[in-house]
Order: sequence, then structure tokens, then C-alpha cells
Amino acid sequence: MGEAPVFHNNDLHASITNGCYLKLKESEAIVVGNKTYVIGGLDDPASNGVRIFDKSTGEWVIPIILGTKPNGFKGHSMMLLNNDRILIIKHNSKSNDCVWFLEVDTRFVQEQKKKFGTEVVSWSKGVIGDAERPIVISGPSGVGKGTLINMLMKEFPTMFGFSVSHTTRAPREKEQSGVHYHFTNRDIMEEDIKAGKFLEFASVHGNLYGTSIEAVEVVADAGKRCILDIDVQGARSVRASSLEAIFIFICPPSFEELEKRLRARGTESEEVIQKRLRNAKAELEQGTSSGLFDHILVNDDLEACYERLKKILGLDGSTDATLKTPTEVFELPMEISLSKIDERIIINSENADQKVVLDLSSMKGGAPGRTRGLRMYPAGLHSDYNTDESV
Ligand SMILES: Nc1nc2c(ncn2[C@@H]2O[C@H](COP(=O)(O)OP(=O)(O)O)[C@@H](O)[C@H]2O)c(=O)[nH]1
Ligand SMILES: Nc1ncnc2c1ncn2[C@@H]1O[C@H](COP(=O)(O)OP(=O)(O)O)[C@@H](O)[C@H]1O
Repeated sequence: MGEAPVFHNNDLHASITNGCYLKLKESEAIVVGNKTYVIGGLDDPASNGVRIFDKSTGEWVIPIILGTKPNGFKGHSMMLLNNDRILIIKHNSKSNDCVWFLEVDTRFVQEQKKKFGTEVVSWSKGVIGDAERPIVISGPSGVGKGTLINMLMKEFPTMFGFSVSHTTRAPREKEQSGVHYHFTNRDIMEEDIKAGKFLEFASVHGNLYGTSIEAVEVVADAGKRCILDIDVQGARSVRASSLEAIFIFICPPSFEELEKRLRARGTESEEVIQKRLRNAKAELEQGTSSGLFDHILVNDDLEACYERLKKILGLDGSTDATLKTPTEVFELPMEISLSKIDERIIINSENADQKVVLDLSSMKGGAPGRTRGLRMYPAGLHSDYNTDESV
């Protein structure tokens, strides 16, 4: 990998080699096989920021760009990783918003290229540290899922965050949009599903419900563990996705008790209650016999069930799960260059004291969503960072 002299875009057909990094006037380019990815104008709302020059056809292509685009650029440095993604480090930025990946040939992007029949790239934000395994809670309507989740969120407000689903059902009296659900209509939701914005979706009791990728990611970004209240079909989709969750199914002590709770809640009409009770039979059968769930909890006595739930989540007092090491945020300098040693990227600045190490060895996830498991620390500077790393 080397830096070429200033280039004019039309000269890109020149014989440049894989991984070659070109600094252009208002953009930067990187070569991946036969294609040159030109990335620039990211702060310009009129520009989509990415163009591809295909050496084999001699043509420019504007790709479909998925994921959340970074903003607030004051310059960036790039490096090709693994021939499938471009690492982009924003200059003069904070360590919690400086690492971005433009995926150009990862498995996800390859699938999207097939689906759309055109060039596709996808942004993924790099996140320092890991998110804890999300928790999927399923069970028939009225069994007490919402009640148990509320108890968890109330007792451990800094630890858990709720994945706010989208739904086409009408809001109940005390439900707020953006808190309990994102209430939407079918046309908009179907468009968003087509655009790949949903981790999973299902038709439940005659309405469409779904978890957007963003709903799960914002919870993890806040450093919280995500709780998903979704039906059995949704749980099956999440099981098949890359989200490594814990799956818990909640059962009523009896069908009669379920009916009693659903009526006592007083939120549904008689017709809707009947529909939910009919569906409950199949849900209970699938939930308890499919092997899909890691844990099955009977919600008989509420307090006892809550204690069992906490035990599953390691919150029964045996460890102080509320203690978390905060991730320190620091500034990256204005002028930087990148070098690579094995799985570590060294972010060099004019000032040698400001060398920073980005460790990619535990990197996981990626588009659509975030790339997590990154470690970042100033190289050999402070004793409270990992100072074994000498660069
Ligand atoms: N697949 C899927 N199911 C969901 C989602 N959000 C909620 N559900 C499920 O939809 C069903 C109906 O939810 P809701 O109308 O709020 O009624 P409730 O279960 O009686 O509170 C429940 O089984 C929820 O777990 C979602 O995003 N995806
Ligand atoms: N263990 C329990 N015993 C008695 N009532 C319960 C219990 N758990 C929940 N409830 C009540 O049952 C109703 C349905 O609970 P809810 O949490 O709304 O269920 P879900 O979210 O699964 O539809 C609520 O009125 C709630 O107060």
C-alpha cells in the first residue's frame, strides 16, 4: 500500500494496484481489485459521497449506499482491510465517533448486490467495546411480558434498554409513539422492510410488527443491554440472524389464567381478545416445543417469576452486574496517517505522543448496523490504558 501523487479523477484508469490509496483534490480513493472507490463530499447533502470507477468496463458507477452515513468530516484517512471493507478514520474527532467502515465486498454487501442487481456499499459505524447479548422475550398476549420487562427496566435503568418496535396496530390509550412502539402505517413499513431496515418482522394478530436494525443498535450504542419483546416468528428470525441473543419464553400457569389477565388488562375489545386467545394456543405450542428458546418461565406468581428471570440474567446478587467500566473518550488529532501491524492499526500523528492503537482482533458484527468489539487506546502513554502495547 502506498500513497500516490495528487490525481485527477480521469486518470484513474492508470495502472494502480490493489489497496492503493489516492489523495484527490476533494476526495480520496482506494483501489479494491478492478474497482476504485472514491469517497468524498460526505458533508455535502447533495452528494451521496461514494463513486466507483470500474477498470474492467471503464465506467463510473454510483452505488446504492446502505447504512448510516457518517457526518461532521474535517478530513479522513483510509485503509483497505481484508479486501472487503475500507476503514475510515475521521480526523480531529472523538474516539467514540472516529472509526467507520465502508463495506464493499463483505458477505452482507455481496447478498445486497445480488438482491439489487447493481453495485452496493454499506456504512457501518465502528464502536469501541462490546455490547452484552440482547434478550428476546416471547409469549402469548397477556402473559406478563411487558410487566416483567418494566420491572427489569425500573430496577436496572442504566443496564437495560428496550427495543422499540414498529407496528401497524393502533396505539392503546396510554401508549406513546417512540416509547412503547413506533406507530406507523403498512405502506411505509413495507417500504422500509424492502429497503432492508428491519432485523425481523412478522404479521401478528392481523397487524405488522417489526424490529428495525436501528432500534437494537441505539440501545447498544447507549452502552445498554437490549430487550426485545417479539413473537415466536420474530424470535425464529432473530435466531437465524447474526444477533447472538438469549431467548426466553414466558408461559401462563393455565389457559384460564391467561384469559383472565387479558380481560383484566382491559385494553382490547372482546373480538380482539378472542383472536389473541385463539393465537395463544399455537404460540404456546411452538414456544414450548420448538427448542427455539433457551429458557421457559411460567409466570404464576409475579415476584417469583421475576426472581427467576433475574437469575437467568445473572442479576440475582451473586455478581454486581450493575458495575460497569466506562469507556474513556478522547480526541484524535487533526493530521494523522495509518499503519498496520497484524490486527492493530496504528494512528500516527505529527506529535509522536499522540499515537493511538486501534485493535481489530475482536472485531464483530458489521453492516447492517455497527462493527463492535473494537479496542482503542493511546499507545504506551497512560498507565490506566493497556500499556503492554508498545508500538
Ligand atoms: N415479530 C415481532 N413481534 C413483535 C414485535 N413487537 C411486538 N411483537 C409481538 O406482537 C404481539 C402483540 O403485541 P401487542 O399488540 O403489544 O400486545 P401484547 O402482547 O398483548 O402486549 C406480542 O406477541 C409481541 O411480542 C416485533 O417487533 N416483532
Ligand atoms: N404473574 C401475574 N399474576 C397476575 N397478573 C399478572 C401477572 N403478570 C402480569 N399480570 C397482569 O396481566 C396483564 C397482562 O400483562 P402484560 O404485561 O400486559 O402482558 P403481555 O405484555 O405479555 O401482553 C396485566 O394487567 C398485568 O398486570
